[in-house]
Amino acid sequence: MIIGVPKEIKNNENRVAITPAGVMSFVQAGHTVIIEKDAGIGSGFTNDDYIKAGAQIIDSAKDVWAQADMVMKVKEPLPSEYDYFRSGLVLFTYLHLAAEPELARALKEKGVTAIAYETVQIGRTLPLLTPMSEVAGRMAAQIGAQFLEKPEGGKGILLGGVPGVNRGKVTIIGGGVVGTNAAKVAIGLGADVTIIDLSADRLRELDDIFGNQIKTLMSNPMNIAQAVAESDLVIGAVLIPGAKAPKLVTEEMVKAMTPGSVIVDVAIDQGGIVETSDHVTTHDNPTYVKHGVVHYAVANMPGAVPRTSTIALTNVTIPYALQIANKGVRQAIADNPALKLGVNVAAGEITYEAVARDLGYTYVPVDEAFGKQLMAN
Ligand SMILES: NC(=O)C1=CN([C@@H]2O[C@H](COP(=O)(O)OP(=O)(O)OC[C@H]3O[C@@H](n4cnc5c(N)ncnc54)[C@H](O)[C@@H]3O)[C@@H](O)[C@H]2O)C=CC1
Ligand SMILES: CC(=O)C(=O)O
Repeated sequence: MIIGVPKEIKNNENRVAITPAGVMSFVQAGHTVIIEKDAGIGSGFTNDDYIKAGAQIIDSAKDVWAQADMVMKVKEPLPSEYDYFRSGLVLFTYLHLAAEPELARALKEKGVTAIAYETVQIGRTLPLLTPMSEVAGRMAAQIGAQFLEKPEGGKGILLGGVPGVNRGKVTIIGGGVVGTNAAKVAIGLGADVTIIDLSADRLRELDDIFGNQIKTLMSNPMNIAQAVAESDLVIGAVLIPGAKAPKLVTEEMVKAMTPGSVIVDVAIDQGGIVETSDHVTTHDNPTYVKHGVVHYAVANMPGAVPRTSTIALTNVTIPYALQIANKGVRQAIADNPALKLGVNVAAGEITYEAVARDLGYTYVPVDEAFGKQLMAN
């Protein structure tokens, strides 16, 4: 199989979908890897590094997309890339389709088999989302601390306080991977940390992990309203796999926060959990102020720490990509139920239930979608 890796084009997205080590794994298995020129530079990998590992460097993104059987990316394709879609192409990347209706339509209409990193699932875990959630969670607390500084637009408090002065209050909504990692850093900074989750079992686990370094609260509108109003920093970290994020923090709750407070809505890639997180921001211009509260809504946070993130991401994606390359996409998903759950679009149908529901399409299970296609041909 020919595996193509274009350069990422999202604002300040410096990650790349493959490292030289990944190239070597594909080449040793008999595959060809083509990489757009300079695709790895932002993560510290030169064209020469890739050539030594056995890849071919291609000058244009267009040619990479045209020649590849499978394109591996990090972020969802942007509209300028939709023209490269074609029937039979396998696309393996983050997609977040519930928040990207135009992309979903383009993939469906062009007959791409689109496998989303974020919905590959084993039991309760999302193995291809986890490392980036670890990165974004840790970043969320440090970014929140930065934007609480007065010159950055914040109210001018130090999260850890000092002797004789209160610590800053951090509320983390969603106690999964992002939430846990945000808590680790916020605790390290000395903040007063509360984690809110809908799962009583998860709250028990968090209590076992952190003991009395945190407070835990059940997720309901009253607890959220009270915690948000008292917080200096709110971190949005809820996920319902594949689905649009629920708006748990209303505009009224944001109005009740004191001016100069900060919201880091990490879940913005799925639409965000805060009513006033009404648009995605970029690393170039990461915040805006609404009702006196600083909002940070960057959908590719790990892109700012690309060396760490590229290695962490490819550590987990390459083994799945190798299965697709070695067996072909249909056999690979037949053999691996975790990978099968990653298929969001196939044979012109939306094959992930939550995406279909949120975007108003009929859900067609992937076997049925491929079956219909076989019968039609
Ligand atoms: N902005 C960015 O650059 C990045 C964003 N993310 C996003 O962060 C979000 C969180 O990801 P993970 O922590 O990996 O997910 P996760 O699945 O590990 O955790 C989600 C948590 O939300 C909880 N939850 C569900 N409904 C809830 C509710 N109504 N109230 C409170 N808690 C609720 C779940 O019980 C679970 O503990 C996802 O949208 C993910 O895509 C992840 C990495 C980078
Ligand atoms: C999870 C995701 O979308 C990211 O790491 O950018």
